[in-house]
Order: sequence, then C-alpha cells, then structure tokens
Amino acid sequence: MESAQAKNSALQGAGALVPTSFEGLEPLIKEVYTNLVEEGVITPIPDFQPPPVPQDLNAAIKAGKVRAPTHIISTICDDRGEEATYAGVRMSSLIESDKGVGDVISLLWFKRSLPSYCTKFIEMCIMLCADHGPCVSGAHNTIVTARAGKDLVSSLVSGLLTIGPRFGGAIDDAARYFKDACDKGLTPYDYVEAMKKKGIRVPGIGHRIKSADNRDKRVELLTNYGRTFFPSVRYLEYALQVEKYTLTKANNLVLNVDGCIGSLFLDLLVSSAMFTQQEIDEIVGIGYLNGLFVLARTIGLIGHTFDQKRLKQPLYRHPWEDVLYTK
Ligand SMILES: CC(=O)SCCNC(=O)CCNC(=O)[C@H](O)C(C)(C)COP(=O)(O)OP(=O)(O)OC[C@H]1O[C@@H](n2cnc3c(N)ncnc32)[C@H](O)[C@@H]1OP(=O)(O)O
Repeated sequence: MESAQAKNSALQGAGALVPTSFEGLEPLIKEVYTNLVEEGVITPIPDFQPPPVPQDLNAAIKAGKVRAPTHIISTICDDRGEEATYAGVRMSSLIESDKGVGDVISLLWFKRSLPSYCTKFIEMCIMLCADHGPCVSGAHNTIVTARAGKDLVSSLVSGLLTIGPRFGGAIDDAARYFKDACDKGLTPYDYVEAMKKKGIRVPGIGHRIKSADNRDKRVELLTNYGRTFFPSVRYLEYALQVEKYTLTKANNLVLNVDGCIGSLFLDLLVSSAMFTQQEIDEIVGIGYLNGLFVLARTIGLIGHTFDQKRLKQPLYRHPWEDVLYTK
C-alpha cells in the first residue's frame, strides 16, 4: 500500500492535471481520505463524502470554491484564526488553565492532551537534562564556539551536533532495544549476550563517570517518579534487570539517563492507555524521544554561550602538553 504522503502528493499533483475539469478527482479524494484515516494521520469524519465536483471550473473558481493545490500538509498548529491553536487547543486556554511546557509538548509532538502525571514527567526530563556541566561534549563544543566569537545560534548548534549515540542521543535506541527484548521475553542475560555477539553496545547502559558507587541522581529521581505515578513500569524494571546483569561485568555499566528515560517513556506510552499499539510503534520508529534531550540540553547550551560572552573569554586553544603527538 502506498503511504498517505504519496497518496496526498498524488492529490496535490492532481490539481495541476485538472485545468478545466474536476472529473476523476472525486474517487481520488476518497482514496486519499481513506488512506489518511488508515494510517492514523486524520481522525475519521462520520459519513465522509468527497465534496461535490463543480461542473464548470471557471464558475467554481469565480465562486471561490476552488483551492490551489497545496505543497505543505500541517497537522499540529493552526495560525489562521485570531490566535494559534496547538493540536486544536487555543493558546489562551492553555494559559487560562495554567498549563505548562509539558502540555505544549504533548500537544505539538503527540497531538493530544496527556494526563498531568505524564506532562509532569516530560517536564522532569527537560529539567533534569537541561545541563550537566561544562565538560560534556555538547557544552564543550558550545563553549569553544562561543569563545571563537561566534553568535548564539552557531554556538548552540555546534553543541547540539554532538548529541548522538554516545552522548544524549541513545534514548530512542534504548527504547527500541529494551522494548524488543522485553516483548520477546528475553532474559537480561540472553539480551546482553546477543547484543555482544552482534557487536552492539547496549543502548541506555554505561556511563563515563557514573557507576554503581557513584549513582546518577537523575536516574534515581526519574525512577522514583515512574514507580510512584505510572500505572506500570514494566520496561523500566526490565532495564534495571539488564543493569543488574551488566554491573556484574563492569562497575560503570549502569542504567544511564538515556536508558532510564527511554524505558520510562515506553511505560508512559503503553500504560497511559492514550496511544494505540500502532501509534507507539510509530513514535518509537520515527524516534521522538531523543527530542527530549535535544530540547532540554538546548537550555543549558544557550546558558553556556551567554556565560562565555559575559565572562569575555578569549579564543580557546587546547594546550600542546595535553596532546600526544605521535607518528
Ligand atoms: C546522557 C548520556 O549521554 S548517557 C549515554 C548514552 N549512550 C548510550 O547509552 C550508548 C551506550 N553506551 C556507551 O556507548 C558507553 O557506555 C558510553 C559512551 C556511554 C560510555 O563509554 P565509556 O565510559 O567511554 O566506556 P568505554 O567506551 O571506555 O567502554 C569500555 C568498555 O565497556 C564496555 N561497554 C561500555 N558501554 C557498553 C554498553 N552500553 N554495552 C556493552 N558494553 C559496554 C565495552 O566493553 C567497552 O569496550 P569496547 O570499547 O571494546 O566496546
């Protein structure tokens, strides 16, 4: 089956093919509508019928009944009215009902209002990942760039570009792999050893500094929150069992913050009963969850940029004595 996007492109393209007549457009509209519903892009409209096809195109154009073909589809924010709406919710109603950034994320990313224990969890992720000192990859790059005299956006993106599988960008992979292993009923031993055979590091496990003797407070806070407020923390408990096994191999193979957020977000998606299985697979497949770290760390990276500029720091140069020059 062709994707909804391909079908919609066909519809958009169809505008160019009907300069004088709408003939043949009706079944195409219906087909595109059916595909968009099937793929969950739009909610079904009861007794949907394609709009009546005007017989005379010129008359229809004059009457304002014909729209030019669109080149963009957008489903999350509508700015055409008096005020913008996020997934159909007016900005003023968000302010009036004292909603927070977690609610905004739930509307713009997940296209629905999530219960407050979920939006609070999202906000906790943002707060706890906002910064982790000047020495980590992202902050280091941002500091060096700011000290090279670059502007805010350049300094910010140079830090953001370090987010990836080893630094802050393992949340989606952690969610994917933990979900797959847990759903298949693999024991932590079987899962970890299978990953080892494939030569893949277990996403969500391991930390440069943190260890069994130097626990990550972020993981502790998120774990406690999930255990207290989520209807189920099946995936988190599985991830912690995996940690139990990896810790028998090395002391720094702890469940890291990426793994903790990844497994808990799976628990949120599944146990909140707000998402269908197809939607959960799509969220994990597309990779929404690294967005949490990217968004959070943006706050800290902007702070590091301002900090360096405020301190009027000179151009950074790495000391020779800290480089091993070798052939
Ligand atoms: C906010 C954050 O950034 S959290 C980190 C998010 N990233 C991940 O979860 C990805 C998976 N984890 C990793 O890749 C690593 O553990 C890191 C990058 C986080 C930390 O790595 P380091 O402390 O530098 O450990 P190092 O790279 O020296 O690894 C030492 C050995 O431990 C083992 N090891 C480390 N992490 C893992 C892991 N996740 N799974 C299996 N074995 C591992 C490996 O045997 C590794 O040896 P190798 O280099 O031959 O593969």
